[in-house]
Amino acid sequence: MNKNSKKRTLLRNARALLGDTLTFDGQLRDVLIEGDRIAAIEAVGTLGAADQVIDLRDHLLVPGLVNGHQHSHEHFQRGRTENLPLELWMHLVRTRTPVKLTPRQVYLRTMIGAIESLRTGCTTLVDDTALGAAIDRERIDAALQAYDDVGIRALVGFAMMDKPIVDNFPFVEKHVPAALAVELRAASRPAPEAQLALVRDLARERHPQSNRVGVLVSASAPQRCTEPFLQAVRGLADDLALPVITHVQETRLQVVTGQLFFGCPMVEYLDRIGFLKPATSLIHAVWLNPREIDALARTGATAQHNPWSNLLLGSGVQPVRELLDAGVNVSLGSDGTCSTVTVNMLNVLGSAAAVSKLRGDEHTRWLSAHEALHAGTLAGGRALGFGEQLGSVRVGAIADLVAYRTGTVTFTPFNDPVRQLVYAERGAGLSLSMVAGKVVIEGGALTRIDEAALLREIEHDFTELRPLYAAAEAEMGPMLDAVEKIHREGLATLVAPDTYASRLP
Ligand SMILES: Nc1nc2[nH]cnc2c(=O)[nH]1
Repeated sequence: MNKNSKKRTLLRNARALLGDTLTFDGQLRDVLIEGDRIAAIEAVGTLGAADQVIDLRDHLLVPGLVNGHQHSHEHFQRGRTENLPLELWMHLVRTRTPVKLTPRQVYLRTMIGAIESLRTGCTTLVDDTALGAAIDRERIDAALQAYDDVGIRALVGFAMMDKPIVDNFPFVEKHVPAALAVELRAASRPAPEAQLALVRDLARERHPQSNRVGVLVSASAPQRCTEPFLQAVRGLADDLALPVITHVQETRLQVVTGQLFFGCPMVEYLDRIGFLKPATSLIHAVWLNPREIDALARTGATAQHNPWSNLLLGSGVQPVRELLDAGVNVSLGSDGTCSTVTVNMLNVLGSAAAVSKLRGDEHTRWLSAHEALHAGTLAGGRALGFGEQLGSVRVGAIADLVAYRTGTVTFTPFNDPVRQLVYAERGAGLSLSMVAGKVVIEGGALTRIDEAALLREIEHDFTELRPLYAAAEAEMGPMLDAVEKIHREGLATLVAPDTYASRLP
């Protein structure tokens, strides 16, 4: 290969879900990758020589999945909680005395999510990671390095906020003991300007349009930020042309919070302050009224569906059909492993299609496997500012592709590749993953890291870390008692939940 020419990889004998419509016609084709793009899709044997040839006979070639939302800081807490609603659960993730990790441990922790993602067909993830008490560049760089090394496409945000956590809730004066509230308000946290400067600095080297591992702008949630801070966050994203994410109206308590803090539901508030724009994802967006759905459609913002998280935290069911009917872009996310236990996006796709059938809608309005796959590919790319460039097997698109073996029980007999992928395949049959034209899984094995050695190192470190996590969680007792009361008061306060499209089944 000449130094200036782009590497050419030929995927031979591929049967693919093609184009923006994910169409399967059963034809064998050759797919040529040049650099980071799909250069040609032609009849077998008609494309010229390549630097690397991979035979995909008996495979299904599909676009890599886009996970619009995970939290790498949760990976060491995978499976530590169950049967807690969001507000209570979150206080076990955000302990008052966080476990201090070495940069190497941050690297390993980040790797866990990246490896599971790649192994389950995801090629792009958004990591909304927590800054903690102070901005620590060494640890942030360690997380970015993990994504650099493993080969996945990652957009990393820093869950920015400028309000103390205790003030993210209504009814605080009533339920949080005064001394505890004072202590929580006094806890150190990064200055708002420093948070914005961090993203600005990193974006110079790591803009996601030109870097496989990039940054995006994350405002943790409207109730966790002051209005001037949200305006500054929006301005930063506009200046740098970065995508934006924020958690919005995941629970019924958050609907009450919106009414008490802003005098209206939160999406209406975000619309009023000009926060809603294209490439802006409202994560969860479970509790939406029709005006909010219209606002999302009008502004081109994305509603990001996290069905598996919403199920495990008992948050509710996003009104996906109403959103799609209104023309809103709906993408998918897994959320973090402390609540969801897995970032497997195939599981998220299956959950999205399955849970839609529980909402009591007429069956023709249920979400199909095909619609779930669209949400987990092209719609995910659009939500992150890639337009139509990411999430399809099409000439000119970014070469983020995966292939599953079809000679497996999952695909036998081979009746409907999309339904069998979405409802049955969970990653065991994944044999190839390519990100930006580079092979990161081949023959089912990660090509760029020693996975077994990394996992051994994590288990070894965990002998020391496990009791530290248990101690940090145990310290949360008084705050959990207070939040339990806030949660119950929120449920009792919400007036007329039936006006929401997001009714529980
Ligand atoms: N599910 C969920 N996870 C989070 N992690 C940090 N903030 C949030 C949130 O608002 N919801």
